[in-house]
Amino acid sequence: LEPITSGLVVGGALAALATKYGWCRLGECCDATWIRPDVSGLADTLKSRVYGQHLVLGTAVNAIQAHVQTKNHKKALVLSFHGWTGNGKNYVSSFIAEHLYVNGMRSKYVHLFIAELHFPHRAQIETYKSQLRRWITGNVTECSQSLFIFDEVDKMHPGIIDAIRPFISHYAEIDGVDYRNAIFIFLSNTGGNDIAIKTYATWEAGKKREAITRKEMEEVITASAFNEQGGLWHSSLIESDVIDFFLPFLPMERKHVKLCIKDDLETKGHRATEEILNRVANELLFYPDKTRLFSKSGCKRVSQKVDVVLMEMENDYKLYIDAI
Ligand SMILES: Nc1ncnc2c1ncn2[C@@H]1O[C@H](COP(=O)(O)OP(=O)(O)OP(=O)(O)O)[C@@H](O)[C@H]1O
Repeated sequence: LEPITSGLVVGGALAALATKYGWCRLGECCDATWIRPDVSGLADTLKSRVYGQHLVLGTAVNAIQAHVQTKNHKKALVLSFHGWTGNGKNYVSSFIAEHLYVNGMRSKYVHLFIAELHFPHRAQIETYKSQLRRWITGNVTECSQSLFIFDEVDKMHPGIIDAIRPFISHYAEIDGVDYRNAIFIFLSNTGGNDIAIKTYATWEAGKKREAITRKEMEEVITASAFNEQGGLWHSSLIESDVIDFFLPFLPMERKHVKLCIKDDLETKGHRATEEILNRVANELLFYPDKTRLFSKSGCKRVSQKVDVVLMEMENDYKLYIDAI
């Protein structure tokens, strides 16, 4: 009887607390205690922590602000992030989650799907589709302000998109559920190559990358979506006009990568000298061969390279001390 008795005692205590303070003080709820959009905080964070992505900063903040401040949405907000690896697509998504939900990416209202992890087998596509529909419906029923992030969508079977499409289209309700307060973010490498080509051409023409406009890049991305393998999912979404904003993540130059290295060093409690910044940057690969302007992996492998260089420096120092 003991566990039951103690369970009752704990349950009674919780109920008493809940009555006094409300259930939502005890655990995450779909209310203003736990969902607190902080758009100016998002703007500040993106400005100070995300390097080399002028087109992302403004668009992401304006789109989120318009969405959270508007009461009668016509549809769910749909953002599509494009660019090569390590240029900040997941990074920016997590800042968006952090500035909308008190629990950030850990919030039970934030759902991350990774194509190769959650939908790996082509043969099971029909099962994935019905699971995903049930998952989205169930979660939006529980909390209309849910955030769904789909990573590696270029590796996703186009059938998955058919499952998502009704939820992001212009329907007021589907079977009594209203999806228009939700946010969907798609992350992909689609267009990465053409974004890099355009950014490089701008540099070669002697213009600042900040001169590249959102409209120009949107044209680049949509053209790639129709031409690239794996862009099929995208072209079908573009044709049905459900994507609200395309956000291009430009390839990162050495100067941007050095800022990432500086952040990483400082987080680890080290001073970022020019020597160490260069030493870490030299560990990364840059392209094209002629100019080595862009980092091949953006800032993705920076943290591991910093660890290696710090270790090497420590060992060099020990050898030096031993020698004297
Ligand atoms: N523009 C950026 N400014 C500052 N740091 C960045 C930027 N881009 C990437 N980083 C750093 O690199 C890490 C990896 O980036 P991220 O996971 O966002 O890449 P991604 O674009 O999602 O790549 P992938 O296509 O491989 O998923 C981030 O956690 C962050 O520390």
